[in-house]
Amino acid sequence: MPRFAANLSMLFTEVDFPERFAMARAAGFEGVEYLFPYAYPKERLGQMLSDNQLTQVLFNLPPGNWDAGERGIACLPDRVEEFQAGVDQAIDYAKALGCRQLNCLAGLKPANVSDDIAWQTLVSNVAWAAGRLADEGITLCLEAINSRVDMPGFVLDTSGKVLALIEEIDADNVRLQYDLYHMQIMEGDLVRSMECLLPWIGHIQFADNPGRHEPGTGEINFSNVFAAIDAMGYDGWVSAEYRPTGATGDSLGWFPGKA
Ligand SMILES: O=C(O)C(=O)[C@@H](O)CO
Ligand SMILES: [Mg+2]
Repeated sequence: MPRFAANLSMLFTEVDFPERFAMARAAGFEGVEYLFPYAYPKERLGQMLSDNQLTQVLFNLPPGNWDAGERGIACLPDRVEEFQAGVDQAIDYAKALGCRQLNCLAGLKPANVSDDIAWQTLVSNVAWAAGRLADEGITLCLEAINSRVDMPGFVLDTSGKVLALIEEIDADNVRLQYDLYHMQIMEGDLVRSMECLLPWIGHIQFADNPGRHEPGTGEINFSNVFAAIDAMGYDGWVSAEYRPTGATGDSLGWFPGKA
């Protein structure tokens, strides 16, 4: 089976964030990810990881003002300085936590910015970030997020757009973050798509659709999809990024490592 990780921004939310590490470990996970580490000192997060023998799989670059609705600033021409400072902050945390992958949220395109300017800004920011991360041996992931349900206006909403960006940047450490939930909404044909995209996929996440809940609550045949991910030779992490319909422990029927 794939190497499964738990997304602590969505799983185990029945307890406060610091307690979720131990809950994940007790459930049988060896890797965790979450949206952002920046509200906590890196030393404290490092301690929670080591206390629970967990690997930090991934987190996101600073997204701008998340609470105000921003979903990344990489495509915003007037925020380049802030973007670059965010990359440096993320690298600082990643090095302290032993995290080898960071996700760059492309952002929502403002109405007063043209498609072309947003794209050129994204290309130049991602190229700059890739260079900084390469110096540290860190991979930069770019997630395609659905613009039909969850994030209208998100600039990178298809795997094709992410691949076009990866091609334009042409750096070995830039990879596609393939989230089965978003891709089921935007593209479908999940197994065949992953087989085609495999050389560019750096990270996989999942939730069922519709609802973004645990496997078995929607239309995706997860036992077949997980078997196919194994069969195609993907050896990265596969992170559970869903909202459990009840207690997290009761949502883990799909997880072979379940304690
Ligand atoms: O929403 C998702 O999907 C994610 O992976 C988050 O990291 C936010 O982009
Ligand atoms: Mg995701």
